[in-house]
Amino acid sequence: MNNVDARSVARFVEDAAHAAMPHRLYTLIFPMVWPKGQVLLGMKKRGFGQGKLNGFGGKVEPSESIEQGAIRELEEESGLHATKVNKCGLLLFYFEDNPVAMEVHVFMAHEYSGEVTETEEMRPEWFDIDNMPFSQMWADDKCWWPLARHGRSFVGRFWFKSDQVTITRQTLTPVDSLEFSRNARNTS
Ligand SMILES: CNc1ncnc2c1ncn2[C@@H]1O[C@H](COP(=O)(O)OP(=O)(O)OP(=O)(O)O)[C@@H](O)[C@H]1O
Repeated sequence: MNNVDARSVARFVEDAAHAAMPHRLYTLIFPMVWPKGQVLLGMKKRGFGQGKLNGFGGKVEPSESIEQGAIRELEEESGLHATKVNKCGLLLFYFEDNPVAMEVHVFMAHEYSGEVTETEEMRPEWFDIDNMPFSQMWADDKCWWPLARHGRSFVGRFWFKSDQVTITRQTLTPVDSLEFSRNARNTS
């Protein structure tokens, strides 16, 4: 499957297997600097993913759209207010000991205001987009980052062991567009 259309993307996320499983909406957003080729990551200081470098993000609140959730989390965790964002990915994560799947919507922030600030949750640091610290990131990141870095959109699924490191199965597909209708909802 390659270059699938928006309707296929909608089917991907709403397919029977995924719909049958409780899942929770999350965001993941990466502030970028062009043409310098830098991305802001944050060292997670507490909670899920503690000790890992990652983009910014978290759970989508029932009262907000997914994009609003991404912008809010970026501001809360880094001090930056995004004024232009692009959705670039949709990732589904399954953990063997967790009955609730994670549905993560990935964004790039190309324009933003404010000052980068360390927060209680994240210690931000700029990295070169071609020299990413993958050994300190989630194991799936090195699979899809090359697509995101080149401005490609993608959908993927990753099945993790309970060690939160070992990927037992994965799918990753570049897509033309991620524009499809999807309401923010939390099911857990
Ligand atoms: C498994 N492979 C993964 N690869 C890349 N990124 C991953 C990830 N798994 C989770 N993530 C991201 O980690 C953040 C957790 O969010 P998390 O801190 O739990 O949410 P939130 O800030 O709402 O938490 P509080 O309840 O306030 O502590 C959120 O951006 C989510 O997209």
